[in-house]
Amino acid sequence: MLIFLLGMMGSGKTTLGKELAEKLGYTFLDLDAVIEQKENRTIAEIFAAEGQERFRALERETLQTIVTNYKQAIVATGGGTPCFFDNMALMNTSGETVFLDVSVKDIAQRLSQSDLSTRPLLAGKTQSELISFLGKTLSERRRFYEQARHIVASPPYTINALLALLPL
Ligand SMILES: Nc1ncnc2c1ncn2[C@@H]1O[C@H](COP(=O)(O)OP(=O)(O)OP(=O)(O)O)[C@@H](O)[C@H]1O
Ligand SMILES: O=C(O)C1=C[C@@H](O)[C@@H](O)[C@H](O)C1
Ligand SMILES: [Mg+2]
Repeated sequence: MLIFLLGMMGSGKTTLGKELAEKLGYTFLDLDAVIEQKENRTIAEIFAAEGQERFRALERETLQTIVTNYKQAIVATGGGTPCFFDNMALMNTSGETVFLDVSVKDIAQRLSQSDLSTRPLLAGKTQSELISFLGKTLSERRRFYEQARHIVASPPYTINALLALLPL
């Protein structure tokens, strides 16, 4: 089975995805990391050199490649992945989709303790700019994220909460 984790930057897709993959003995794939390996440059470099539009095309292409080549994996998607092309439909027809619905307050708190420069959409923002950007972005993205088959809506967003949702 393919399991796609969806949600905002900082919602815990990579962290929970790694743990879940280890627990289930599945391959773990981080879509951002797969793009970086394939392109041999960072997401920030791709955005800087070619802009977001090109990044979204690469993201779609890579998602399609993963769907074609893997039958059993946990895929941590990028924060924006569900919101471009028909990526949401592609993921819903290829496996299970799980939206990690973390509040803006919690996300902002986690992200303020991490390195924002690796996340080009957030780089250089003050804490209050970060909170207003995350609030606006989440409200625009929610209609895509909510197309996920499963939603983990309450903290602490543990592995066990995820496992309970999935038809394993
Ligand atoms: N359940 C959790 N509780 C508290 N902090 C967490 C939790 N999950 C992740 N974090 C912390 O939040 C930060 C972001 O987590 P992570 O990188 O897994 O998010 P992400 O969804 O993969 O983000 P991105 O879309 O930017 O790749 C990390 O510093 C991580 O340690
Ligand atoms: O939320 C977003 O649009 C993004 C999230 C990251 O995972 C990366 O895919 C990139 O920085 C864009
Ligand atoms: Mg991640």
